[in-house]
Amino acid sequence: MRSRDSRENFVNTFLNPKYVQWWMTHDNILTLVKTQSIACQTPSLLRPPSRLLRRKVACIDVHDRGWIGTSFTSLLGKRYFASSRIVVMATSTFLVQRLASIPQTSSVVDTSCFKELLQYPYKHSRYVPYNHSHRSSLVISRQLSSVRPVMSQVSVKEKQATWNPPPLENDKRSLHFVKYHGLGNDFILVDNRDSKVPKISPEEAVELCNRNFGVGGDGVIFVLPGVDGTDYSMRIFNSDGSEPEMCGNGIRCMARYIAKLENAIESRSYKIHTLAGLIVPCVREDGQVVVDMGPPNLNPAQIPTKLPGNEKGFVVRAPLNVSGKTWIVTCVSMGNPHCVTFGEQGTQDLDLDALPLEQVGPLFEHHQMFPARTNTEFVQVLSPSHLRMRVWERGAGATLACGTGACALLVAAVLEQRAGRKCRVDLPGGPLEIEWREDDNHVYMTGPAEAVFSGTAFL
Ligand SMILES: N[C@@H](CCC[C@H](N)C(=O)O)C(=O)O
Repeated sequence: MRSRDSRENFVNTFLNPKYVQWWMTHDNILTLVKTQSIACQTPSLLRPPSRLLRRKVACIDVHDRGWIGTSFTSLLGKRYFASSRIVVMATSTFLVQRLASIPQTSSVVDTSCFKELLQYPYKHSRYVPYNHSHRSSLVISRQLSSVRPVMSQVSVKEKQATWNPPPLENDKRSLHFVKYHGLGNDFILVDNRDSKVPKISPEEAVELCNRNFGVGGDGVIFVLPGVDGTDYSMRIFNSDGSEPEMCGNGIRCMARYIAKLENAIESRSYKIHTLAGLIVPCVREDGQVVVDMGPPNLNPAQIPTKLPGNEKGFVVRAPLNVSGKTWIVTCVSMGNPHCVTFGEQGTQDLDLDALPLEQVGPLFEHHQMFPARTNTEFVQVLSPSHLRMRVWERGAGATLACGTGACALLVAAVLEQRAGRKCRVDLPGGPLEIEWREDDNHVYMTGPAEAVFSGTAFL
């Protein structure tokens, strides 16, 4: 139904006014206001007209009884909200906490400070008869008009909330996350689409990644808005708080997370901006993710390593002294630095099961030949198309899998003529398919990514 209130700030009211009303405010926030205390459990009644979809959606619970947590949760799961950004304005700290755990909620604004003004629709709605007339709608309309200054403040508030999320009762901030893993390489995924700056600091990421005192993870990944024509940007903090350029397992997890956020039902590829450049993951219908990881970089200064290049300028089969032992290494950047070794000088196959990874790994990571530290892959060749590896990651230690590492080791194996360009790589957490194509010089990685759980962390 159309409002006769012609003020610019409220363009429309319509839809079953017995229960809810949609309002389009002057600052383009589509607002759902529940005007009756009767719970409306039928999502179709709440559906806004299609021309208003893909807007930012705000929701005010005028009754403050938590109904958003039930009927609104099911509403948010509907396809017509696929690309909407949900901003929930909650009038109590309790609701702020509760709503932060709804996956589609991009931010929750604690509007308890506006409670007095929100009393207008609240007070009125208590007296709206079940089948209230058009006239009572207009009254609500006028009452809400008076809220206009508050509504414009809310958008300012919302921006602030990105930087200073509302305090909880114990003075802690809350962060909604979804936990994913790619072959046991696990990440805390944060929907950061409303800001170019990660929602948490590297120090907070360290706390979150702690497996005893936090959520637990090898890193925290932020889904940020795209830049330069890309769909999204990815940033990641390692579990030690350092920031790598790229993460292969992480980008598969991120692709599946985005597909979920977008409610994508078909196979979809995304252009992702990373600190290592453009990366293109494609989520297949079977859930596997194929990632175009781009070309490897073999330039020693850019990897970076101080080890000298060979006649072609590459660090291939180079001797590296690590605490008195000489390892033979090949260095490759997949956006992030990798040192790949098939064993010590003069030895045959590396016995991966006997490798004291916790002792040797840090010696490689902090070796003076690697000014930006390094990830290290220890590799066993099972056949020219089947490799096995254990990894010590920069900033995360021993992990169950490393996607960029699997790509780097295939490149190293080809350069050392130990394997063909397409291999299965077995990692402690499971296998990846890796191919280094001759035609475009790009490396392609295929593997799984799974959501494990979602939650709200108190920071
Ligand atoms: N596990 C990731 C790599 C994560 C970054 C790495 N620790 C670094 O600092 O470079 C992968 O799957 O690629």
